[in-house]
Amino acid sequence: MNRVVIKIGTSSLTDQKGQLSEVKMKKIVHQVAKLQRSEVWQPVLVSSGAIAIGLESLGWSRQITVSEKQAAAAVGQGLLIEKYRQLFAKQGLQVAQLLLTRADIEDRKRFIHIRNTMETLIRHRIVPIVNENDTVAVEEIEFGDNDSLGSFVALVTEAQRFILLTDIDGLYTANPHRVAEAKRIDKIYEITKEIESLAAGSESMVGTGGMRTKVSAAKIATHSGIDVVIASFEEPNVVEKVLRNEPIGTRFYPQQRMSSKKSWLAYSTRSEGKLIIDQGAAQALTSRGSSLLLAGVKGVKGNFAVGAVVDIISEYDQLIGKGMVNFSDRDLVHLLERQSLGERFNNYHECIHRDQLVVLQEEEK
Ligand SMILES: Nc1ncnc2c1ncn2[C@@H]1O[C@H](COP(=O)(O)OP(=O)(O)O)[C@@H](O)[C@H]1O
Ligand SMILES: N[C@@H](CCC(=O)OP(=O)(O)O)C(=O)O
Repeated sequence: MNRVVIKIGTSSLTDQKGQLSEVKMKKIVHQVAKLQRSEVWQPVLVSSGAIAIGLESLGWSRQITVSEKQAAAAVGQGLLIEKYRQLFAKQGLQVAQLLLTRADIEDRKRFIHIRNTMETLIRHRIVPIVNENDTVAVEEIEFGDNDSLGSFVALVTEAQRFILLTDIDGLYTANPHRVAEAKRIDKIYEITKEIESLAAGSESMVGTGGMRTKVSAAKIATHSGIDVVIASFEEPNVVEKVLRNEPIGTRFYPQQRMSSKKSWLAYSTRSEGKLIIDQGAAQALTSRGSSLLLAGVKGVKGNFAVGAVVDIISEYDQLIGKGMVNFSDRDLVHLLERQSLGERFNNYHECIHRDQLVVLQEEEK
């Protein structure tokens, strides 16, 4: 069966006062339940709304501290999932709550546990409902917005489609709330710097990130081979229409599909250092998919242990890729010194094996 991740923003779940709107929630629940019954698509929901609902329930304003926001999320998340539970139960479906942070996805073991849990839930026809674990998410470990979280959920679940439902029917040439003559872009084959520059932040009281985070989430997903659509929540039967490839919203076409491990390496991990490599090694990596041998390494930056993820950089400071390194920075420095004194190493001194390495086609660093 095919898998689809549907991300729904705060504005699509709340009314003008920031209160949870049962009418809006029913709309998404009906669509997800219908998909589940179709036996063609397995849906996974990424739902925002905890902070807005928590604030409303506590009677707090939006001018609050980080810990008050986290407290509001802790209150709101319970209310949100309870409402989902009730509405899905009426459709004969059970729901599961998954609260994640970036740190959970960066760690390979946790990533695999999340993947296995997702698989089990989906196999049992339980609807996974994911949100950021706002109560523990601080800057260093947070996604910061559910658009990014959604793209990682699409990677974890190896989804074919990723739909971002929001308060506007796609990406426009400029924010239409500011520029009246802005036009919607229907199809995007490649997310260039120019496309990225069209996307601005959120104008609403409740949204986080606006189109900026949606386009960057679309970039991660399309580069992992996932088809992405940004569409309006208000469009009747929007999910079904998107999956039938009706021309609504903005569709981002996928690039070549990467293996799940390589997608994880490319987009879920944080680099702890850098390896600077020569032209010959860059050529071997990009055109022959070779492993990175010590002979091609020119320099090392940062402090890292064996198994850490590092950026692979050209001598011209261009990002070539990322990989899991077989030596600590200290050992690499020793080996490079000995190499410079004429010692030759065989293939045993493979710095990064090709299965642990992903080439990234960045336009520029
Ligand atoms: N180029 C653009 N095209 C469309 N919308 C844009 C653009 N740039 C910024 N936006 C803003 O992005 C908003 C949607 O994002 P956001 O408020 O974060 O919603 P959500 O809560 O659904 O994530 C739109 O309402 C609009 O104000
Ligand atoms: N995790 C937060 C939502 C963060 C977020 O990205 O919100 P939105 O832009 O409305 O999708 C919450 O549940 O309130």
